[in-house]
Amino acid sequence: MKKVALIINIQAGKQKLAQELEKVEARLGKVFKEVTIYQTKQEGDGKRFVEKHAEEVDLLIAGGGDGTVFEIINALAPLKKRPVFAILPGGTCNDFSRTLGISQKPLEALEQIIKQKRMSVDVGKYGENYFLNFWGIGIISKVAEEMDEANKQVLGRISYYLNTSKIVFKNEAFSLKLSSKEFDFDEKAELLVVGNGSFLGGIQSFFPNADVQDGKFDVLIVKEAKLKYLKKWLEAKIQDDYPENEKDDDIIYFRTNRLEVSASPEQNIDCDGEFLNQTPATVEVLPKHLEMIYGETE
Ligand SMILES: Nc1ncnc2c1ncn2[C@@H]1O[C@H](COP(=O)(O)OP(=O)(O)OP(=O)(O)O)[C@@H](O)[C@H]1O
Repeated sequence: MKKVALIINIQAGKQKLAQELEKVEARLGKVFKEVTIYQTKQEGDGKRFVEKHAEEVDLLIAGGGDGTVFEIINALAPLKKRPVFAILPGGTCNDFSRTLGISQKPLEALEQIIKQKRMSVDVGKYGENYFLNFWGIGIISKVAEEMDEANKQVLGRISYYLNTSKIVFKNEAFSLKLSSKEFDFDEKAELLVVGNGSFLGGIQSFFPNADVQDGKFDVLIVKEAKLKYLKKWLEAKIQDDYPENEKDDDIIYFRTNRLEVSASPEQNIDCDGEFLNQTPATVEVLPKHLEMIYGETE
């Protein structure tokens, strides 16, 4: 690979990448022939850079948190010619980088990126939006909606779960209609999570064994959110306890590559931690749509 572009949001995650920027720049300059470093100043900058320049480079690196990665993959996924993509983690959770075994220490992650181990990964799509980690309605969207920014900065990912526990006790069920090849549902529910990656909120929750190359989502419907499920999510046991085809009264787990979802009242959609719009929605897998750099685990 010759041409590399790094889009970096140095404000992400309490400026985690800012102090390493010089080292990152020097190291990339040593290894690759042509390196462009682009620092974003505000939301939308990353998207514009991708639309203008991504097709010209061999490797595109997103440096920042999940918000930055989300913006960049949403500009990257619709392109015809997509460069290899890598994440230099710089936020609080960095969920997909964790799924790919990328170190959370920026300079270690950079060395993994330089090694260029690649794999093709599935990407989630609904409407014109793309996601790597998850798509969800119900409790999951309320967690993000009610997340106190000050709390998030201080407590990081723990605040995500503190918030979840608050919400489990006051969540209201909604009517959920879901159809897929594998499973249909038409009842009250409190949570629907459609997962691609295995990390959510910085830990391996909901779907610890998710496979990002299988062309399928892991889907979880929780009819009634109880504290025991929160404990399971924290212990990342859901998938083990509820394998395919085994149905529990309150919790349903299955896998599919496409599902249609509607809800009453309409529900806010949380997609990789971002709010975009409301149900109804069709969510589908784009199998092995992005070639990404992963970190080898010992
Ligand atoms: N220089 C910048 N200053 C402020 N906001 C930026 C800048 N560059 C990009 N953004 C926008 O800031 C938003 C949040 O970025 P990001 O998620 O990467 O950081 P974070 O919120 O600190 O990380 P995390 O979500 O993991 O906590 C994104 O929507 C991104 O487009």
